[in-house]
Amino acid sequence: MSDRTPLMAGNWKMNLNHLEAIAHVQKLAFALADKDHEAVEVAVLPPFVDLRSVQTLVEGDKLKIKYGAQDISAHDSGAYTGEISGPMLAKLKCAYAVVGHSERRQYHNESDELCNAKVKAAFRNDLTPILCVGEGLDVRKAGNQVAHTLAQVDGGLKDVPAEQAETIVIAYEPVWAIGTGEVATPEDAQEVCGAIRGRLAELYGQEVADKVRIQYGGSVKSGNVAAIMAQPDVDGALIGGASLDADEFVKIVRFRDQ
Ligand SMILES: O=C[C@H](O)COP(=O)(O)O
Repeated sequence: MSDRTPLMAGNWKMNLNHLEAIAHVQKLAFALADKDHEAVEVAVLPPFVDLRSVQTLVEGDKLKIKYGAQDISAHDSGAYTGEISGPMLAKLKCAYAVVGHSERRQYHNESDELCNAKVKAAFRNDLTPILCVGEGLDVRKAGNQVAHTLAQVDGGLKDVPAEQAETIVIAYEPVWAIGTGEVATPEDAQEVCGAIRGRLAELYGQEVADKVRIQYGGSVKSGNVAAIMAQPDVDGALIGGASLDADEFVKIVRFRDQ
């Protein structure tokens, strides 16, 4: 039994304006309040424009909900139109910054090299990166999911020291399971999450590897979360669509009750 605290993080993607965000977080807070969820860390990852509203609510009502951004610039300031920097996110007291989500890799051509720079930008600004990795359908069909995903882990962590690496969150998200309703089997999730922990042990030693939280993401719902969370190397979930429904998200947070 690991002593890693599970992290359930809701990635809202490009959904919910700031008014909807306020209503959603209030609903979440209300639903979470009737029972302690100390043993599970809960986070939301809203669009950038919602972050200030979410911060105000979380701080004002002392909610036990963390929040973070869906992306971060590799640069801390300067002429980078449209980018949002680590210092800006830190000022909003974000806890997390997602790096290398497959939708950014796919639609914005984000490379492992850029992801590595973003991981370093997050650490430089005291934000915890959630580094997303995972294979597409063609890679899965060819049986190369482990090698493909470990190469992304290597690339994202290049020159990241052990004292930072031990605090990172890695999200294994097989691209073919994202938003498709095609959930990977618990064994599929464990195969790759276990291999990721193995690679972390090779890179940094077992003690560091044992501290890193590895999430699974891809069509996680209340009905499948318990089986996925029962896997020894799965320490939480990165939830897309189901996180937009507060009641469903809370059921996922309470996976032990499912
Ligand atoms: O970041 C979340 C993942 O892309 C999973 O999304 P999904 O739960 O809608 O499949």
